[in-house]
Parts: sequence; C-alpha cells; structure tokens
Amino acid sequence: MTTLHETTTNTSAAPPAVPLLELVGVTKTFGAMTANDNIALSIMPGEIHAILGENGAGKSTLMKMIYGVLAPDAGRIRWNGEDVTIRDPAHARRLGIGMVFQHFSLFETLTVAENISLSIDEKPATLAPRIAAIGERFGLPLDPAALVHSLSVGQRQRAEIIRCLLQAPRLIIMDEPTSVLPPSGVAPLFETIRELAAGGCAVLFISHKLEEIRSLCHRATIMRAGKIVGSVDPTAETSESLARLMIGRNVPHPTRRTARPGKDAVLELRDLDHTPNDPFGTRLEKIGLEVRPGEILGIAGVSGNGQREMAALLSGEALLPRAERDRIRIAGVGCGDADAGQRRRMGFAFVPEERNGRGAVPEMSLTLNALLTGHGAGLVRRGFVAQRHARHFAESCISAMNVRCAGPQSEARSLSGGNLQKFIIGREIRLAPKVLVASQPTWGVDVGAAAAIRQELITLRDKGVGILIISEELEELFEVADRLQVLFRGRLSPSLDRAEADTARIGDYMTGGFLSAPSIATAA
Ligand SMILES: Nc1ncnc2c1ncn2[C@@H]1O[C@H](COP(=O)(O)OP(=O)(O)OP(=O)(O)O)[C@@H](O)[C@H]1O
Repeated sequence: MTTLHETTTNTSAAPPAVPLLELVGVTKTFGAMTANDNIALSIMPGEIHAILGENGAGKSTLMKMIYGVLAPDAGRIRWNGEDVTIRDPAHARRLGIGMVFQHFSLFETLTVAENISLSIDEKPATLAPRIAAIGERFGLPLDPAALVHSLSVGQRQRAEIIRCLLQAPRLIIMDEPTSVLPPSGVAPLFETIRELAAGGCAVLFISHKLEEIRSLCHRATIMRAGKIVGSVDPTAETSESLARLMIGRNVPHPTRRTARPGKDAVLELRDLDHTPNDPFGTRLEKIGLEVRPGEILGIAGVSGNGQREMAALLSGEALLPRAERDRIRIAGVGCGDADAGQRRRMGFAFVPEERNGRGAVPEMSLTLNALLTGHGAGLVRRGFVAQRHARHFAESCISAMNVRCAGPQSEARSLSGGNLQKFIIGREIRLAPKVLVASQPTWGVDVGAAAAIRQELITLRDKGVGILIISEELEELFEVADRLQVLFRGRLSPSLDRAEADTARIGDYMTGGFLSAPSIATAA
C-alpha cells in the first residue's frame, strides 16, 4: 500500500507542492460516539480523491467539517498551507469550497433558480439561463422554474450539483453524487469532474459504487469506524479488494432459488391512468402490473419517468376517486381510494425513496419511528404505547440490519444516511406484510449492507410475500427480481422474465422501445 505523499511528491527539483487541503489530527465526537478519530488527510489541486467506508464510518461527518457545517473537537484544517477555522458554509464557499450534499439542502417551496440564488447572490432571472446552460453542458437537464417540492430525488440532486458548479469552486465535495442520477447522467458528470480536475479543482468524492471510484479517482482513502485504515490507488485495485479493505471481509452475494409464486395476485394495478396534481409531475397512462405472493417484480427506469407518482398511488399518499378504486387492488380488494393507514391494515408495507420526512421523522427516536408504521403490530395496546414492546421492536430492527447507532433512543437524524435506510427496511420487513413496495431500497447503502438487504428481500419473498421494487440500479434488479417492467414517460413496459431481460433489452425499453410494440401502440 502506498501513501498519498508517495504519489504526489515531485521527485524533480521543483518546489514541494503545497496541498490545497490538509487535515491534521481531526477528531469529532457525538456523545460517546467517536465519528472521526485523529484523521490525517491531504488533497492536492486537481486531485480526485475518494473517501470510502461502510455506512456510519464517518465520511459525511468529515466532509461537514471541511465545509464548515460542523466544528472539529480537535485537530487542524489547513487550506493552501495555512491554518483556517472554517466558521460556516458561507465561509467555506468564500474560500472556494463547494459541497453537493447527500441530504438535500433545498427549500421545497422555492424554484430551482430561487434556491440557487440564495447561495450565489444573483437574481433568479439572470441565473435561469445559466442554470439551463450548465445543465445542458453537463448532461443535467433541469427546469430552473420548477418548484423543488415537485422534483424527484434525482432532479433535486441535479439542482445541488448545478448550484455547486455555478460557484466555480477550487475544492468540490460530492457526497454520493451519482446515487440518484440516471445511468446516462453518470458519464457526463464524470466528464465534468475530470474537466474540473484538469483545470486544477480538487474533488472529494464519496460513493458506495466501487466501480465508479476505480474509473474516476486518483486516490482512495478508506475509513472504518471513524479511523483512516488505508490509502490506495483505486485503479490498481479491484472492486472486491476495495470492498474487502472497506468492510474487512469479502462481500457475500445474495443466494436465491427459483421463485414459486402463488396464483392470486397480492398487488394489482389495472389500466391505471392518473394525472398528478403537481404540474411538473408525470402523467401515468394505462399502467398495468401484477405481483403474486412469493415473487419480486422490479420496476426499472430512470427517475422522473413516473416513479414518484406510481409510489404515491401505491402507498395511498395519492388517492383515486371511489369509482376507480378497483384499479388498485391489494389481495384482490379494490383500495385505490383507501388511505395509507387503511392499506397498511390490509397487509401493505412501504419503503419510500426519501428516508427523511417520508420514511422516518428525523427528530424522533428510532423507537418512535418504529411505532409510526408498527403501531398495528402489537406496539399499541388499548390505546397506549407498549413502551417495552416498541423498544424491543426497534432493537430487533437495529440488530437484524446491523444498524450503527447508540441504541433505540437515538434520534433518526443522528444516524448516517445508509444506517437510517437499513433501519427503515428492517422495520417494514419485520411488520410481516403480505406485500412490500420498496423504492430505491439500497440507495446510499454500502456494498456489504446492500447485499444483506437484497438477501432479506429474497428471504421475505421465499416466505410468500409479494414484493415490488422500484429501482434505478439495474444490477440490483437483475440480482433480486424475478420479473422486470420498465417505466418510461409514465408508461409501463410489458413484463420480462429475468432470464429474458438482458441489459440491451431493458436499455431499449428505458428509451421507450416498447411503445412501438403493436399491442402497446394499439393500447395508446
Ligand atoms: N448529529 C449527530 N449526532 C449523533 N451522532 C451522529 C451525528 N452525526 C453523525 N453521527 C454518528 O456518527 C457516525 C458517522 O456518521 P456519518 O454520517 O459521518 O457516516 P457516513 O460514513 O457518512 O455513513 P453513510 O455512508 O451511511 O452516509 C454514525 O455512527 C452516526 O450515527
């Protein structure tokens, strides 16, 4: 293993290069939890530097200190060879540090341009064409006039990335920037990053996608439980060896046997047309699908093609008129007009793509978050919360999913992104549903935990549960789904068995290839 300095020190007579950013002995604790322990790190101008680590390893905490969101308890931060105390994000931006957050920091009721104008100090009207232009140039198309609450997670992340690029930073911190980008958006983003680096901008890049790190980054620093455990040239590693360095063991691959689905569907959408209230939403047309007990149906497609609208209709967040209730059926019973609580009582469980706000209440403890959807599962008795049961239930989610936290009393917001996701999945699985709908189930989750979640989903399927997974990650769908359908511009493709669903076929469907098929064209 080489160290950073071995690769960056110039052996000629040129003066030693000064790191753009240097961390010396940086430490941060939260109560008894040491999130960052004596961190030493240096980044040169023009370097694309990956920070790798399991969920909860301390990556985001470290980035937040560099961006002035958190203050270190000990240690020094040096910028361009001089000690600095980064007081807040505005100070970081003045220094030339930009950050794309994993949890979005956009105001929902403002437009994209209004949001960006808050940190750029330029009028939304003059910003709008620049936003459109930079979006166009970097393959991140986005309507500057769109209200943020109407955007998908992927589109919100685009807004964050564009905001950061507009500030022309000298160091750009990207916390899982590709996790919700469409596959076609990754290559242009990498081109952007390479261009930025060629111009001398340093990039700190956090990702759980090891192939991305191998193809993009010059160095990778590996963190485990708050400490740096290594620094490598990722191009000289394989994904397996990087994963091993990160989690300290080989990553298991989920095992599965052929599905033996039951006959009668546990979830059906029949010829469903739906125009969302949101003017920026996607209209759904003639959506039809069936999930039987003991099978996993995967919905592939790039986010923004109706995934949000479909998830809202499935979960009961958006309702159909009573006359159309039969277009959505759970275990054969029409429920299109039933609210989320009624559907849950019918055996429906749901993992939304947004863990904060929809999947969990950030300010509440994990026990109370377990109660949110688990109250019907014996956690409330005679109108009173059964405290002990609720705590045990939360504890069982924590231990089964290996959630890194201080215990069931921890507030949801104190968990790292991936750990909160693991908790939410664990909670929904433990409700013993008849049907589970999970949207982007492993978004932001490390490779080891993603494999564990996929295995849990397969095990749940084998117990006879019908599962619908909406995911942008084709690899994931190929690993867990028994059948696949693709959502494109609010239309759902015919179903393909996993054996017939190769990347080329799905890719064709993802660009609307199925719409020219005679049966669909007629239906249109
Ligand atoms: N505000 C906070 N209060 C208490 N604990 C916190 C707080 N912020 C972070 N932690 C804890 O610090 C540890 C490191 O969290 P951090 O978010 O830095 O991890 P991460 O490596 O970015 O994980 P992920 O890959 O899941 O995003 C976690 O155990 C987390 O629970």
